[in-house]
Amino acid sequence: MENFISGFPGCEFQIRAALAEVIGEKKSEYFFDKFLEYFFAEPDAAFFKSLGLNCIRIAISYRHFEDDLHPRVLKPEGFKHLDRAIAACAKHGIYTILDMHTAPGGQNGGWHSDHGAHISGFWIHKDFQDRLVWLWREVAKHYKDEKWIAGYNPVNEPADPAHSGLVTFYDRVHAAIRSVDPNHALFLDGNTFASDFSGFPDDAGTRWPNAAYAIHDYSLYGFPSSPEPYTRTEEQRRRMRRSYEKKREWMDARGLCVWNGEWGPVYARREYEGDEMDVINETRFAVLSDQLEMYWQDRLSWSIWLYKDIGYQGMVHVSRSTPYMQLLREHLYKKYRLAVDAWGADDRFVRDVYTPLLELVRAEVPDEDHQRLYPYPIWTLPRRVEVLARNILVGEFMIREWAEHFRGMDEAQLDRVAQSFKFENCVEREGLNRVLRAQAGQSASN
Ligand SMILES: O[C@@H]1[C@@H](O)[C@H](O[C@@H]2CO[C@@H](O[C@@H]3CO[C@@H](O)[C@H](O)[C@H]3O)[C@H](O)[C@H]2O)OC[C@H]1O
Repeated sequence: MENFISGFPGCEFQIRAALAEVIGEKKSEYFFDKFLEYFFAEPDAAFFKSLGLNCIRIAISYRHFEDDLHPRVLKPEGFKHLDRAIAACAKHGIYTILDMHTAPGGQNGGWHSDHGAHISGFWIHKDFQDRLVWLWREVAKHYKDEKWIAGYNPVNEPADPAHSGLVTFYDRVHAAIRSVDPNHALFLDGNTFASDFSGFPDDAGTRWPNAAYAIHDYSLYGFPSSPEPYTRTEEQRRRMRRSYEKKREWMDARGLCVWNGEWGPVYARREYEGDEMDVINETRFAVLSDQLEMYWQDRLSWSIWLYKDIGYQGMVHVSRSTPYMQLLREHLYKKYRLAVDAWGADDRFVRDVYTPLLELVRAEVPDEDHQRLYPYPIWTLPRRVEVLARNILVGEFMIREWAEHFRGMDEAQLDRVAQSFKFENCVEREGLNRVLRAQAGQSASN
């Protein structure tokens, strides 16, 4: 679960703790269990397949399987929802790729690795790495004979400042998985948010056989921070292609298999952007379509980010009229206004608050080299300030407020709220699905 996907501020572990504080451990567990049950069920798989798509990447968290206070003790219910989702997909002829989206200690400094900080502990503490290697062996043991799993994506968007730690981790996780499962493919993300393979070994092809290399190809034209509106000029298309080609260069030079594990624009919302919404979104669909065209020319397989959310990026989103969206309407607007979700945030209402902070750093640390802290250039100075000051700090102060909305609810009420995420209570993002469907049709007829 992520803040902009599910509507809470901060990270998943923080909202789980906050809800438990407000309504008690048992009811909180009940709510999140129901949430996961409704978030992806058979009607979702049927819809996904109806678009002509045949593979879905499922983001999982190490926290589903083990507890930081009881490391290396497999939770009895750990595989419950994953088994169910894989079975639903299999029934509809959809392959799954298991993506470890959060690693103990955090494999990058983003909110999505669910550790609440901007420094990644995973690369600093060997024990965190040992735990993930252990966990992957357990996961691979569990799924070794599951033919509807296309493969394992051992870690989402690693950001290892030294680069060599990632290679060592891939050596170890490869050996651990292969010791129990010789068959499933591995999908290995590049370093620094799946963008940089320069630290990978030249013998990768033989060292990690049966592997694909994953890039994440977000085009800057698909986001509110785009330097200019995307009007499909030759120059814009050239930049879009160049940015994508740069990410896959290393694999192309070695004849290795590339997979685009994440990509896709974000969308404007009527309740926030008003009448500008349609124009903005048509532009975003154009970005989407041009990216797909590029991938099609190269016969590149991809997995779009993302399938379901509360209305920012998903192929389907929870309807505004559901109990969850009604309950949190004001809170969600406040999150938007304060730009506390780092992903694709529009900071227009709070820019003046953070500008002095940026200016202070620029004035007091004038050496630009000293401002370029890893993961530069993905995290520039402004990006770092956004992540730390807005997403982590202000976001943290809003967590309790999110949880308070549930105070006094009994299980029946919690279930009703969680049901908002059922496919039946979601709305399709038609423009997006139209483009995907057309592309899937093209692939099928070739
Ligand atoms: O969970 C996902 C998460 O995986 C995703 O992470 C972001 C991916 O993009 C990163 O920046 C891009 C790096 O490549 C450049 O070419 C693009 O222009 C950048 O946008 C970003 O730092 C990651 O946090 O984000 C969405 C989450 O839901």
